[in-house]
Amino acid sequence: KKALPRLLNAAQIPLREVESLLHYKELIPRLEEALGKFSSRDSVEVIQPVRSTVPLQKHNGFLGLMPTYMENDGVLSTKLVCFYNRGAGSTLPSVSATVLLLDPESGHMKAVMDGEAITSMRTAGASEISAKLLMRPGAEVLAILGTGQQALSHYNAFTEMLSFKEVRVWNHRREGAEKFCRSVSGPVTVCGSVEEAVRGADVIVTVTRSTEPVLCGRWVKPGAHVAAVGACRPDWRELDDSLMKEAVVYADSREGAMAESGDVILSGVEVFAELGDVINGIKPAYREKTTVFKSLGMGVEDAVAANLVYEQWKAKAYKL
Ligand SMILES: NC(=O)C1=CN([C@@H]2O[C@H](COP(=O)(O)OP(=O)(O)OC[C@H]3O[C@@H](n4cnc5c(N)ncnc54)[C@H](O)[C@@H]3O)[C@@H](O)[C@H]2O)C=CC1
Ligand SMILES: O=C([O-])C1=[NH+]CCC1
Repeated sequence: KKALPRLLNAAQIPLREVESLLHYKELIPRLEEALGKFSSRDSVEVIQPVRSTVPLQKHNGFLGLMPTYMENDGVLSTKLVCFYNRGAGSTLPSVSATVLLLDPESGHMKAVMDGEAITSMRTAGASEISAKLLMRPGAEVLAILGTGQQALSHYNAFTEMLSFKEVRVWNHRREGAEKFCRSVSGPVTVCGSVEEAVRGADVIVTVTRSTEPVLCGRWVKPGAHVAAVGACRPDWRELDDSLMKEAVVYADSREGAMAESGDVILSGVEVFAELGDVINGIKPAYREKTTVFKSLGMGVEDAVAANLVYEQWKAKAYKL
């Protein structure tokens, strides 16, 4: 019997199925473990170079290639992600991604899966871990700046895994913030300015496509935690210099932040630690100080999320 071409043997897992298989309660502990392994810089745990990017100038975007190998876990994957800074009229998403999971021994493809939900959920999961480690105990007020895809996943992860008494949102177009409020299940206050949204907030999530600072240090309560998720290019900003200089800055990857983060590069600040260093007990979590977690996104986060999806998919397909 003629064998099927190898590509057709690979599981194909579309967006809705990935969404139905991925849950924060299982994903976040795996992300936490992966961040610790990444920061141990042990090549049998994780090999993950800083992503390569190719500009798509005509479309105001980039293609990012994000390979990862976890030898001890037998996980080999790469994500292909295109991200765009689209104009207001566009109906296309800002992020379009595919994750390929390979068998490390043969190099054959095990699965091809949609990377949109993986990107949204693993990013929100990493930010949730940053907040859990770095926010003040008893944090009550969460502010989210931006109301797109990442805002929604961050709202879901933060309200499911942590407890806040109040959630505020701001968007540069008010109708975007109003639409966001209608799409979520809990109460959210729409704010007319960034300052109104963040004054007194304990945790602030920045998930905009801005290329200029939207969040100023003078509005941020001392001791607040900021998860800064947008501005993933060396000349893009979301946070101003005063906030960057006031805060203790943590990152997912030190090399990633120094290569890609405009907030880090242009403010000239040092990355104090990776989240994985805190998880590994190598560096302290300064909960009482103002902290920034600069997230760029890492292949190892995609690898563990995709592996989890694949495990769940197999269990469902073969009724394990
Ligand atoms: N750190 C990471 O791992 C990841 C970071 N990202 C980044 O997160 C950000 C948000 O991504 P998505 O939610 O997928 O995008 P999105 O397009 O769904 O949402 C972007 C939000 O920013 C707002 N916005 C657009 N231009 C703005 C401006 N000039 N000033 C203020 N707000 C503006 C939009 O109205 C919208 O509310 C992007 O910068 C993206 O590159 C995305 C995926 C992973
Ligand atoms: O990690 C990721 O997938 C991305 N980071 C910035 C845009 C996409």
